[in-house]
Amino acid sequence: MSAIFEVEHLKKAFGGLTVTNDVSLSMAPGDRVAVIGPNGAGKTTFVNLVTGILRPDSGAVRLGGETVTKIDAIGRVRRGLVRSFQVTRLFQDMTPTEHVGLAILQRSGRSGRMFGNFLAMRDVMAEAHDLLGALGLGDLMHRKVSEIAYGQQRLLEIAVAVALKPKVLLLDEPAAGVPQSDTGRIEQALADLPGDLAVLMIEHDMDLVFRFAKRVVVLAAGTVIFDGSPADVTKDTRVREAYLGSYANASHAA
Ligand SMILES: Nc1ncnc2c1ncn2[C@@H]1O[C@H](COP(=O)(O)OP(=O)(O)OP(=O)(O)O)[C@@H](O)[C@H]1O
Repeated sequence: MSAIFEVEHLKKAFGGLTVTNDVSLSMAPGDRVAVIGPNGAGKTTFVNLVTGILRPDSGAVRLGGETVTKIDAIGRVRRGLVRSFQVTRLFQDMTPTEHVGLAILQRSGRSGRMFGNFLAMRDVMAEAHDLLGALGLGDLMHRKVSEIAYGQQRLLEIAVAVALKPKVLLLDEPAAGVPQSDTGRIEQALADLPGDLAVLMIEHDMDLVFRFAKRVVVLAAGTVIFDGSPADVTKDTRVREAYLGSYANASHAA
């Protein structure tokens, strides 16, 4: 299948430190890719380059065949490249319904409407209710974000991202900080993402990576040192040396 998302020879240096060094990556609709790597490998910088928060020194980012390297973050969202809205960016005094409703308005080109009005828009409310209900947030739809648990806030991030109907979704450690008792719900939400959506997940939790990803990309010192199947990643000598270590020797090794 043709690529929906391509990164070609991306480079970025901060002063004398090259943090992204000739990174290339291609994804087709429906791909489930995890990017892993040790602390400081350049994962966050990579996401920032891809989403348009940072400009690369060289290289290209393409979305659906269109080069978006010089397009800002909002322009990339409009074209279908969405990074999960992070808990730190949720509005504590707003409800899940309001968050998801605003995302639906933005997606459907109606974001110029007065904020209060959309709560009366039946189509927006019906979609928001369905989406939140499917994620198990139905009972909390009208509570303030500040009143709901952290794991539920992380589910809300996913709901907001899905409401934007992206073509490519970037998830930055979707289960980080979530109590063990709630990680199952996050995993279920990830499993239920639309089948044709390309999902790129940055994640440290290797159990989650191995359950979610069909493909694993390993970054080390700003370079891709592995791009292949979860079964093969544990056998790769460079990956073992750079990152996996004891995990590869544990029972998960294929
Ligand atoms: N704005 C910046 N200016 C200078 N150096 C930076 C900047 N941003 C990141 N770095 C450096 O780039 C390197 C990669 O950082 P980055 O945060 O991308 O790694 P990471 O893989 O996301 O790490 P972690 O897993 O710890 O979040 C680090 O050495 C970091 O100190």
